[in-house]
Amino acid sequence: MSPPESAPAISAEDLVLAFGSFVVMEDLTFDVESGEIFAIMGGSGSGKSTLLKHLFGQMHPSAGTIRIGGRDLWAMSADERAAMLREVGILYQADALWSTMTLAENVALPLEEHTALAAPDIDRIVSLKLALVGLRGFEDFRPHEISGGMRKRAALARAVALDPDLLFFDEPTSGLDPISARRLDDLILQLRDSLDTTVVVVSHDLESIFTIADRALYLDIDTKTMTALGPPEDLRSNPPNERVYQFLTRSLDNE
Ligand SMILES: Nc1ncnc2c1ncn2[C@@H]1O[C@H](COP(=O)(O)OP(=O)(O)OP(=O)(O)O)[C@@H](O)[C@H]1O
Repeated sequence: MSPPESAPAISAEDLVLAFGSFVVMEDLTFDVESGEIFAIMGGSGSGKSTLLKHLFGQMHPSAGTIRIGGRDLWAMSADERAAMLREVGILYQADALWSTMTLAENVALPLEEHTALAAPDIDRIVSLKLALVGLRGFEDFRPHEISGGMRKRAALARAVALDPDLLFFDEPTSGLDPISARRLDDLILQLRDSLDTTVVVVSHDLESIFTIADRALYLDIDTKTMTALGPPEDLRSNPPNERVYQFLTRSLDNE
């Protein structure tokens, strides 16, 4: 963990997320601390992916402020913002690997695009990153030649190619069998520890949330705002409202 005087990794203040006049969420205020794994939870359509896109600068909030490392994302120049966002790793729900390229070529892409490293150095980093996610020896395979779990791990190797300080995951375990999902969770924990990365993850996989998240935020689709924030175990043992209780215990309401 960073010293307490340092700025949070991400700071969101009075955020309003909207598509035109359609408000998805409002009054969102929270910090993501450096080095933590922070989960965004909520029912389908509550705005989890939309919030994530705001946190990595792909969408502009309708109101409010997002700071990364203390710097206001939308008060800086477009060039500064682009440079800052190059430091961020993103793993989408679909792994988004290029199907015509080998795993090594996929992982090399961000290094070729954003660094001036020579080819042998890139090859060395690619091998290291693939080994980090348990894919040593699969450098020359193409995405369709490996399993879904392995594709996710290859996409993760690409997301960490530039050693990002911040990693964003949208439903990383979706579509995976329980064992592959658990393996990916362990890998996320291991990467956070070895790379000292801050991780923000959107998930409705409760097992995964309880395994990896230090803290979780709950987006309530009915009130259009966050109604819970804290360690998942605390929220389950002491739920702040009925909806959060139902979500975390997978129980049905009696209405
Ligand atoms: N490009 C868009 N234009 C207009 N509305 C959108 C757009 N993208 C999402 N929405 C709407 O915003 C709301 C939040 O969507 P979002 O995908 O963020 O929810 P989610 O919590 O991630 O859902 P899920 O768990 O089903 O993936 C939904 O009502 C959705 O229909």
